[in-house]
Amino acid sequence: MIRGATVHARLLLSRSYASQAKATSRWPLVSCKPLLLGRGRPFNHMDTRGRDENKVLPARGCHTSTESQELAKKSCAPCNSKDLHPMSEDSAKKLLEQVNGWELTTEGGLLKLHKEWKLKNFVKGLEFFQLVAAIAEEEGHHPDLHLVGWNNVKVDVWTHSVRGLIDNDFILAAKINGLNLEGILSKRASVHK
Ligand SMILES: C[C@H](O)[C@H](O)[C@H]1CNC2=NC(N)=NC(=O)C2=N1
Repeated sequence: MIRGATVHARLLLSRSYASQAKATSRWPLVSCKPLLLGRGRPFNHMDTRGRDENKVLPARGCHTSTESQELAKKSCAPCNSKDLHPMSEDSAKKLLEQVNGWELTTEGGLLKLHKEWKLKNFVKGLEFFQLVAAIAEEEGHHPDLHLVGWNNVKVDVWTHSVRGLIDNDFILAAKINGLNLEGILSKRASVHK
């Protein structure tokens, strides 16, 4: 009997994630207020002390929520086409302003989008992964997910087939930004200075 209940619970859980993934198309306004991430520094803080020199922060402020909403409404195109090439760093920096809280990183000359969240606990981290997975499966475009120090989530988004960034990556980042993380984020992470 328990087994049946477990399966049933899993089914409900997956349905709720899928419905939330669909819900991201009804986009909550993206706030441009500085969001504290992890160590309590606002994400768009221009303080570069101690920052990894491979990380590019978005310019101060960000695009209006309209551009972010438009980006999140788009769908990812299949990325296995031969004539797809990674975008330049300048193009990436322009699009970066439409994805609140994400930053550009380079690893071995390979451009990626990177964002971190501090969550309530380990299980909320797995819930977050489920929410992101629903979007990724819907879009056929997948992020690299890291859950470290039990409640710190780091997400890297890049296109493996072209070894760099294309529009898909910014669409995925905008959709992830649209997730309702109410009850998942650590209290400290959501405190505004
Ligand atoms: C055929 C299908 O488009 C590919 O396997 C997809 C799957 N998801 C993907 N996700 C990412 N981030 N990069 C890829 O190159 C990629 N390829």
